[in-house]
Amino acid sequence: MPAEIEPVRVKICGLSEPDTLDAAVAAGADWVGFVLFPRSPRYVSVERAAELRRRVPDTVGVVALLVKPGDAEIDAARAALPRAILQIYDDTSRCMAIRARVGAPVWQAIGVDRARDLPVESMLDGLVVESRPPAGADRPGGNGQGFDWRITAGWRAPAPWLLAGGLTPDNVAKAIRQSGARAVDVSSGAERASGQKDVELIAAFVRAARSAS
Ligand SMILES: O=C(O)c1ccccc1N[C@@H]1O[C@H](COP(=O)(O)O)[C@@H](O)[C@H]1O
Repeated sequence: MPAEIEPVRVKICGLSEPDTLDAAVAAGADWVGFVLFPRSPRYVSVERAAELRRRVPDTVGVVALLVKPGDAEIDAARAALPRAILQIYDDTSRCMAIRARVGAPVWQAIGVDRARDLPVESMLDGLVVESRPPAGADRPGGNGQGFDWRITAGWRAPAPWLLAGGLTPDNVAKAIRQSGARAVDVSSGAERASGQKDVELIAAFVRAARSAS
């Protein structure tokens, strides 16, 4: 009997409104993400994130995205989103220190543009592999920019990982096939304008990702 192939898992990030959050859950997203980084067009305060997360059933993971956070920021995020995975933009030692301090799962976001940027070891719970930000960008992710997905095809990933950066309903199936990813993450590609998620694009993204399984 051939082993069953698990469907590709999907994270919809940067949700900030109840209707699009509900649409992500209804479409079958595995994780929903809240951006706690003030310079992002998807920024939500911890108070708003706490309110929104009440709409998320226990079967769907919650991800809190933080950029170079201090301990106070981490504590505020944990208080607002107690069962959240922390998606952190910082170096490995800081990610490990956060994990040790709070005991929550930590995903490290890693910007890549060639195979040698891919880590060969990691003690973290997950890696979000995405493009490096364009020159002059004021945020390290969420820029709608992709990279050559073929670079991850032969990679022996040291931890579970998600492919991110520039994914859309139109390109995600190809990205999955070329990269070998079994989990994908989208923000800009499910928006009709910067920071404005769209219920149709969210549903189309989840459908397209699953069709590549
Ligand atoms: O979404 C943001 O604004 C953001 C801000 C700071 C760091 C990361 C951010 N988003 C994450 O970036 C990737 C790729 O996003 P996109 O699909 O290319 O827009 C994804 O993990 C987002 O969660």
